[in-house]
Amino acid sequence: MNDTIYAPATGAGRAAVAVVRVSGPRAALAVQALAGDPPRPRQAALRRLAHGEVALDDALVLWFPGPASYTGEDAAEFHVHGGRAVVEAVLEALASEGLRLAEPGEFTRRAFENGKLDLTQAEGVADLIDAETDAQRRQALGQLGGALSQRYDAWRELLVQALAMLEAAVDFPDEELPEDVAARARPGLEALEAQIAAALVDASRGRRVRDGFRIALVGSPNAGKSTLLNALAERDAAIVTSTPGTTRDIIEVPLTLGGYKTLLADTAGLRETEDAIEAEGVRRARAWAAEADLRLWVIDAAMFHVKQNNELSVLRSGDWAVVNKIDLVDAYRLEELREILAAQGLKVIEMAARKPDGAEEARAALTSHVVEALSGAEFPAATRIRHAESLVEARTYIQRALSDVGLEVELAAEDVRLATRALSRITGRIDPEDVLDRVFSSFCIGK
Ligand SMILES: Nc1nc2c(c(=O)[nH]1)N(C=O)[C@@H](CNc1ccc(C(=O)N[C@@H](CCC(=O)O)C(=O)O)cc1)CN2
Ligand SMILES: Nc1nc2c(ncn2[C@@H]2O[C@H](COP(=O)(O)OP(=O)(O)OP(=O)(O)O)[C@@H](O)[C@H]2O)c(=O)[nH]1
Ligand SMILES: [Mg+2]
Repeated sequence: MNDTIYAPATGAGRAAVAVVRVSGPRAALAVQALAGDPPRPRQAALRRLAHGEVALDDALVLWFPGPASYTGEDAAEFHVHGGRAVVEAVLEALASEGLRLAEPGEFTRRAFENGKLDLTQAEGVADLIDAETDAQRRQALGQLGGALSQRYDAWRELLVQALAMLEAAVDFPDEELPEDVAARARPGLEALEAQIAAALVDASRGRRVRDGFRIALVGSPNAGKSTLLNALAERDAAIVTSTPGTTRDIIEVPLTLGGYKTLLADTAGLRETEDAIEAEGVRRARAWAAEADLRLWVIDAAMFHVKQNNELSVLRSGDWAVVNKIDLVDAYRLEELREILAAQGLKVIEMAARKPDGAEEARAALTSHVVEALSGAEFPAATRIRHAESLVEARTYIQRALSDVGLEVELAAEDVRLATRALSRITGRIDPEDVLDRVFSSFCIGK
């Protein structure tokens, strides 16, 4: 923790400017060695960078004396020209001054260790760096701003109050009937249990905003799934032929719909088959569909017959039927299909995916669906499995405490302590190394 680290903070592609950051006790010496006296704190100064006799670049230099820096330590930044050779030369000069290349996430880890951020805020930093859609950006920024921290800290406070009442009941059994004192902890615990339950419902939404809403295209071979995928993706991502059984591998295409990240998957047509490769494709299709948030059952309007059990077994209530190739059938046939499918409780969309703009109605319907599923009380929502796991644990202990309150006050108090620890783990107030390693190792170098 006490050595001084450096790393490029900007990406590797061609860019006008690259930022190299430094943090640790030798940061001032590093600035001195490359750029002379440190500039006024937090003000950019144009300096000639040199190492020994060798000129490196004309660069902007920033000096952040600790603790008022991102990491809380003495820190500095060199904003150099973006050429690879420039960045390499500056990194080499820093190494020869005895600094060490940072591990992924090490700057933010130091910010966490120095109390600048809690763990959910650090995760917000990582998510902001990975944000591809507006919704991901908003969610990550809220988290960086402490939306989750505040919520979990408030809950923790409720538990501490409940614990105080339970401990009073244990310690001063003569004051009143201890059961009466203990019973005062009950309403707070009940309210908290309800709030955690609601947050768990919300958690899956937060995760889908972060990781993407998953949409599976399923159906018989040759129904037009790959054609629909290509139309929505606006490129030839999947092979389309008139041979049934063309698609075998899952083809995942990221799509942004209404500002939300979605993952659209084309899958092998579902049928019984002797072909081992195709059978594996069908197995993967079913597995992906089972995990998806929505399944679109693509149907060839000309070929459909009622008993397509292979496909029906994959569907869930709320899924959609996409009647494709409507250019091949007449209005009577369409009306018949509409009735059959609606009777199955499926939302019906009709299209000719191969025609220009044939998938636009589907795109519009999907957009509304995703926006409705993922928007709403946008924040706060737990955004990672890690959060949900700790929430489940906390709720279990609170439920157990509630059932013990009237009987065994000491056991109830212990459960409330355990619930407090489960919540503290989310913000990193208690920090087993393995949790921290897991969170920070997913960062990029320089963050
Ligand atoms: N050049 C540059 N741009 C950047 C960052 C950076 O480190 N360097 N950031 C890095 O992620 C983000 C900005 N976040 C930052 C957060 C805190 C501090 C900081 O120095 N905090 C001190 C002083 C605050 C103040 O001046 O009022 C502190 O909290 O004590 C700097 C950047 C995005 N842009
Ligand atoms: N007439 C007509 N043909 C279409 C339409 N959409 C797709 N097709 C044709 O149907 C055939 C099969 O299309 P694909 O998209 O490969 O079907 P698939 O469902 O992916 O098939 P598998 O990968 O075998 O499961 C191709 O010849 C397409 O050109 C449509 O709207 N109208
Ligand atoms: Mg296909």
